[in-house]
Amino acid sequence: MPTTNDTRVVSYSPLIAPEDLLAELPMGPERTALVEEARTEVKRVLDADDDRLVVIVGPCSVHDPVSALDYARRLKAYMPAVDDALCVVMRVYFEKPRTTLGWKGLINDPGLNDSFDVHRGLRTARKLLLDIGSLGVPCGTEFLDPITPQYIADAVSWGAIGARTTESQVHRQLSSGLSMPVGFKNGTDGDVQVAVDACSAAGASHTFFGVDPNGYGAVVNTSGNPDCHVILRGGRSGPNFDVDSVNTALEVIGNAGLPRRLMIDASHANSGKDHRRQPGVAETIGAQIAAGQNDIVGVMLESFLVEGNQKLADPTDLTYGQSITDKCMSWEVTESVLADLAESVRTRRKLAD
Ligand SMILES: O=C[C@H](O)[C@H](O)COP(=O)(O)O
Ligand SMILES: C=C(OP(=O)(O)O)C(=O)O
Repeated sequence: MPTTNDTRVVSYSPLIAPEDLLAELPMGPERTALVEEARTEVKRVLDADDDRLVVIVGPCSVHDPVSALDYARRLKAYMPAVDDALCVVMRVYFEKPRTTLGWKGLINDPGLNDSFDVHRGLRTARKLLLDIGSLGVPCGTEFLDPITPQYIADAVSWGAIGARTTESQVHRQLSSGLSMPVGFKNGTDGDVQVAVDACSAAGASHTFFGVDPNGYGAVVNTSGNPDCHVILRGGRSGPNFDVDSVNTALEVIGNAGLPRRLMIDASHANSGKDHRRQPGVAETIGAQIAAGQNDIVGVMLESFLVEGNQKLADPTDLTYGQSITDKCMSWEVTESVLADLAESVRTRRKLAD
């Protein structure tokens, strides 16, 4: 029989129910306490109840859980040196929004070879979040697919919506129901208004379609997420981490009736995707903080064990600890950037005393 339905769908295959994966890889009380505490700490910084700086730091993407866990161990060992000034959350990104085509992240293709074993991807991602949580390191991630959060969000302390999806109603609705603070990137063209609009939209309650913990299609009703903020990441119009851009963005945020606060991404269009420029960007942000700028509440850094990036060709022949997406700072450089940011916060604190 001719049909007008699914003419371009090649196949469907069943997907594990979220509650089954959660039962297979449970959070347990200690990791739950860590996530609750980290979410509260981030919220306190966003609300200016804590004068520290949230720092989201880690690889552009996770492609190998072993090297990501290795990175988490180094971060954990370093955290005591800065935790009086920085509220550190590791970037643990499993979903990559692509400009056109490319590897879409560990959940979509954990084999890095177009085999798209999404069940292995979901298991590996959740297991890694649990392993990093067991070290006592809070995790942050980008939410891209609207169904994925059901499988991992309970282990996530901070969430991001990327520049390519900030304007999407689907992602704003999703964020309205997420249990953690969420940052919205400005658009790829540099438009900050879309991120401000996203915070307003996500702050409201919504009714939309999703899946429930059993994996059934469901009508989802949310209460709204008041813990959203803008992330300045630069754009085609240029970088936006300088004093003027920050002040302009804060004005737009204030005009929308939102709390005057923002995070700055030292990577992406703010560094021209050149990891060697991230320390300079962080230094400029640090100078604003040290001069008393209280509305910068967070910084994002792309960092891995080995600097730069590598092409994904043969997945069995990759440099350990080096990004297969955007270029990252090395761990050694990251340590000094974190130390400098912490010093800027301490200076700001002294000014306020
Ligand atoms: O952070 C990662 C990338 O900047 C983003 O996913 C877009 O990547 P692409 O332009 O290489 O597709
Ligand atoms: C994709 C990312 O950034 P952006 O959305 O700013 O391009 C990212 O932070 O990984």
